[in-house]
Amino acid sequence: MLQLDTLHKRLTPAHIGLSTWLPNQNYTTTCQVTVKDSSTEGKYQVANKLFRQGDIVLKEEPFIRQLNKNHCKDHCYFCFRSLATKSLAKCRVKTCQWEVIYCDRTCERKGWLAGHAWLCRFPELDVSDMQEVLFGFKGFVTSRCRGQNTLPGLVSNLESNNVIRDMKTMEKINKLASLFYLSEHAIKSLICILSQIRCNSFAIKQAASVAVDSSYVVSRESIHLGQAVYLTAARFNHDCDPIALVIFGSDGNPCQLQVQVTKGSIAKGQNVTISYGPLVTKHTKEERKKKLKEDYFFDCQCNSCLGNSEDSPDSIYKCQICKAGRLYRQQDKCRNCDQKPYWAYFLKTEAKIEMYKQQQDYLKVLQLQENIYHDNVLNIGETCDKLAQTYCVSGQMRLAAKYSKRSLEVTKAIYGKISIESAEEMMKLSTLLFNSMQKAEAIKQINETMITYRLLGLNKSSPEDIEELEDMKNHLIYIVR
Ligand SMILES: C[S@@+](CC[C@H](N)C(=O)[O-])C[C@H]1O[C@@H](n2cnc3c(N)ncnc32)[C@H](O)[C@@H]1O
Repeated sequence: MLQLDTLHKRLTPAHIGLSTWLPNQNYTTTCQVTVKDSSTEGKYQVANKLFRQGDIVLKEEPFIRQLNKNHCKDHCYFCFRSLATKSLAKCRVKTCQWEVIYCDRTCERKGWLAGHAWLCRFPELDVSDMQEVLFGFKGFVTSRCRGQNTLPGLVSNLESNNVIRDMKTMEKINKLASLFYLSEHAIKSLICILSQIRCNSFAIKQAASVAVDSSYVVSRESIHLGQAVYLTAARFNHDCDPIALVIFGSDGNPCQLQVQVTKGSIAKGQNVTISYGPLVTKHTKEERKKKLKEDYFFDCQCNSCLGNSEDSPDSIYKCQICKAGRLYRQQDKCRNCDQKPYWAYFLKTEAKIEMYKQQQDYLKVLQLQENIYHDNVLNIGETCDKLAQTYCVSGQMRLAAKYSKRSLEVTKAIYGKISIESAEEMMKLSTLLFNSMQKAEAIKQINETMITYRLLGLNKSSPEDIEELEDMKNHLIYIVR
């Protein structure tokens, strides 16, 4: 029987439209959600049973994926794992000039079938500005292999999406179409797939430690490894105040997507929502609406956007008369005491805050912010984080820990206790408490950090952090008196 790999060698690019060989694959390992339909928000996912905080409702592998060009030299082109310590495999075609490497032959074979077989002969396409169109092309090949013309069942919002009006993208599509002799029909499919990708793809990110200021102060940053489309996860609708969180890299697999419940409990049949980026705790209603319209082409219908904005992050100002009322910028009256706020004072104070920020006098910045803002707002959290970093660099670990603790409180209030952001702040605080030798408090914080890491699956994606936490804990228990 002819093997698929050898068949590819005999085919010309024009045969893509005919290829329907790959068997239907199951991409999910855990799937506890069911698709439902609504007239305003299209399809959405509901819970199959009762879920509690920390439960996993979905684990899924990508339908299509694309490693960012700037990571091609040090990450597997198929599975995105870092190649620093692994033996490598190259493309089966000895003369292949694409900048692609793999962990092993299995990943090479999967990468070959996922589109490299077609692209291998055209090294001129391996350039940064073709990334989006090449990703669409992989979507086209993968969909055709399953007898579909576009990514199966995903929305494209074609009317409001801007692929056709985007001349630069159309030029690249035409370049690809001429190399692969794509028919008019195939070009239409490709345009639709690019629109689907814009509405449905996830950015695959990985946390990484980056040195700042001095060799022992480390900041946590997230690296954007690439992009992927997941057929089941693409059906989760957005909510600016979501009940679940998307995590990558659990089980040591950077492309594995996991959806985890982060709030209270979800009843059977309840809509499971995630955030596409904008959050009620972090962005104003205007900012959220703008971002969702520009990036995902829809007007958000979530409760936070439809309802009253009293509790939104717009309302960060503290009424100077009753000290309890929450005000959004230029609000005419405080709803708590009915008095008219004196906005000139707030604006003058904000100008002073900017001046002290320029001078890097963060203690003054914090003092002024505490005058005009309520506790637990993002601005205050950021200043406390800066102060923690400044004291840490100058070796004043107790003070650094004090401000890091405050920054963690804000992060928990904004992003939730079980969130990547809180886990990162907890890691920082654990290290600072350890370095300032506050034994009991450090052990307590280390334990809390380890639990949060496990709940979020970060123990698998960042095992080095867990190792560091365990080392610190052992040191405190067995060595420090
Ligand atoms: C990733 S898809 C989610 C699944 C989609 N509802 C479907 O029918 O396949 C994103 C699209 O769903 C719709 N959508 C998601 N969240 C929404 C929300 N909060 N309000 C209105 N539409 C929403 C928008 O059309 C958006 O472009």
